[in-house]
Amino acid sequence: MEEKKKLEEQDLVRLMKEKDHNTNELSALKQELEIARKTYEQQCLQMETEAKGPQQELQERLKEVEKLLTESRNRVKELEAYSDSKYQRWNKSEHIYQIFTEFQLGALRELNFASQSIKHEVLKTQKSYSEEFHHLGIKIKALSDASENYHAVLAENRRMYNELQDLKGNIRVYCRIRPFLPGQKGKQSIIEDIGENGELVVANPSKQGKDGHRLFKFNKVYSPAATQAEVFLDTQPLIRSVLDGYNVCIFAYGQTGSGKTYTMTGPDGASEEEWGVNYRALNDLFHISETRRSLYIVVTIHARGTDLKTSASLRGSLHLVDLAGSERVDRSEVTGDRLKESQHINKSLSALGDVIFALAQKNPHVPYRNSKLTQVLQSSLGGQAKTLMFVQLNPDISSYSETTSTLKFAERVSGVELGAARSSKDGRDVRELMEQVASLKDTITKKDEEIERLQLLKDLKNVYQGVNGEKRGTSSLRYGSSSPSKSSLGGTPQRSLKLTGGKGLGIIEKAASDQDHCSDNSDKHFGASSQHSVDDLHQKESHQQSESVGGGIGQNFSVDAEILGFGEADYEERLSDISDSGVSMGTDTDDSVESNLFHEGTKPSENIAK
Ligand SMILES: Nc1ncnc2c1ncn2[C@@H]1O[C@H](COP(=O)(O)OP(=O)(O)OP(=O)(O)O)[C@@H](O)[C@H]1O
Repeated sequence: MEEKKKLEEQDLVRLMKEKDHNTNELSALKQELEIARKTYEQQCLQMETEAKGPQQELQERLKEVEKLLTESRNRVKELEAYSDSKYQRWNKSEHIYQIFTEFQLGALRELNFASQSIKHEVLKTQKSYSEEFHHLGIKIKALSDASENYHAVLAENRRMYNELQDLKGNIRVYCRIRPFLPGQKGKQSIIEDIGENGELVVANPSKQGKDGHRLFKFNKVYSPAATQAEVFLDTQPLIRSVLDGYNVCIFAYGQTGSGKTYTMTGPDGASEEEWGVNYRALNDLFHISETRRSLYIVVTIHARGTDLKTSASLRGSLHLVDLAGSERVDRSEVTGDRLKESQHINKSLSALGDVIFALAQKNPHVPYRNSKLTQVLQSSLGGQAKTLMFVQLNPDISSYSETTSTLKFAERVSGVELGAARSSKDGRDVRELMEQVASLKDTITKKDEEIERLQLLKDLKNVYQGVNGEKRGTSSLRYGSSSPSKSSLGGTPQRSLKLTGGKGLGIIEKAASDQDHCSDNSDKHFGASSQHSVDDLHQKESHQQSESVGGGIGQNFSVDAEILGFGEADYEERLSDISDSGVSMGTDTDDSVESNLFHEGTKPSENIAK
């Protein structure tokens, strides 16, 4: 028992020891656990702390991803909507295209059908056209036959008109009364009556009763209301007869300011309606619609042509002259330069009268040489020419005496019989002979020009070798025995314009301006080296114009035209060269319009240019 007890006690002690040991172990384990727990807690804390940053980042990223996701969803929705609408549009378009294509196909079918029917129609029309053309051909043939007849009648009319004019034979006088100018309202007119057949009654303001009127009769009298076109209408046939080989001279006469330039040229800056005879004549002969606006005293047109049927050669010339005013010298207020001008004018006008009366009396000597004017007009004043004088009147009562003396002069001119005008129509042989003569004359002229040049050089040499400062033109310039030629004009600016054509009639032959042998009297009265004085033509700027073309039915025509003009410098130079000198005119003065550029005994200051 004891032993058992002892054993039990020993067990107890062992167990106690074990218990202590276990308790120690437990507390050690507890401590270890506590340490482990603490370490774990620390680790957890540390890990928590460490995990906080990435977690925040992760949350932000999460938010971003969520946002992106939302956006993507929206985009997907949008795309789905877009694709839906596109799909619907496609469907619509497809539908429309289908309709359109069907429509086009329908139209194409219709077009095909129409084209077929048009083809059919065209074939039908072609057939009917060719039938109509055939009928037209027949009709045109008939028309062309009729037109040939018409041309024949026209030519016959022209011939008869020319014959009528030939039979009349005298100088035609057309009287034109200019209207009162603006600012002259209420002025008293001396024109009392204008008859239908060229009668004109002028009232004398200082006389009463029967003596208070005077009757004049001319070929035509134009009232102040007459238009330029009306005046030209009566002049046109005369101008056209140049193309039938006539020499025609048209000039205006009348006191200063009576409308000479207006009738011959037109007013300054004239519209086509206001064109005077010059422009209308050029326009009529050349079919030109624009004419240079310039002031000419003498416009000369030389026409040469060949009648295609008869081979006859035709030569005609047209002089259109705008004279200076016919002021009377004995007017008390006329003095100084004006007096000199008036004297020149009177001289040329009285020379014109002398020529006309010499012609009327069939005087063997016709004094063409006495004035520049009559020299220029020589070819157109002889028995073979047609002459028209426009008598210009100022209706103002203050011009009464000037008007009546103008009318008296015109009346005398009007009564002059020049004999029948003749066309320069030659047969072929005569033409050939004339051409030979012309070429011989050319040769002589060239020789004469050479002599002139040499003479001129000699004279100039004498002048310059003479006293220093002496006036250049005091030497005697003597031109040779030929007609004044272009070369004798020295530095005169010259333009030559040549148009070709005609009324559809083919070739044009060169017209020589010096082959216009118009007057029988020219050779007789223009003696070699004889001297003459020049007149009033220098009073206006001097130009000559002639241009080519023209032509009548069945004629080849060449109209030769030259424009010769003087600028101020040339003018003065020439005047000083020629002043105090004698100018010898040649034997062939018929055509040389250049001759109107020779001025004698005139100083530039005396030129009262228009
Ligand atoms: N029929 C007319 N109708 C209208 N105005 C005219 C007519 N005739 C002349 N005149 C005018 O009268 C004025 C004088 O005319 P123009 O210059 O033609 O006279 P002129 O006789 O040539 O003179 P001059 O001898 O001085 O050269 C101009 O203003 C012109 O426009």
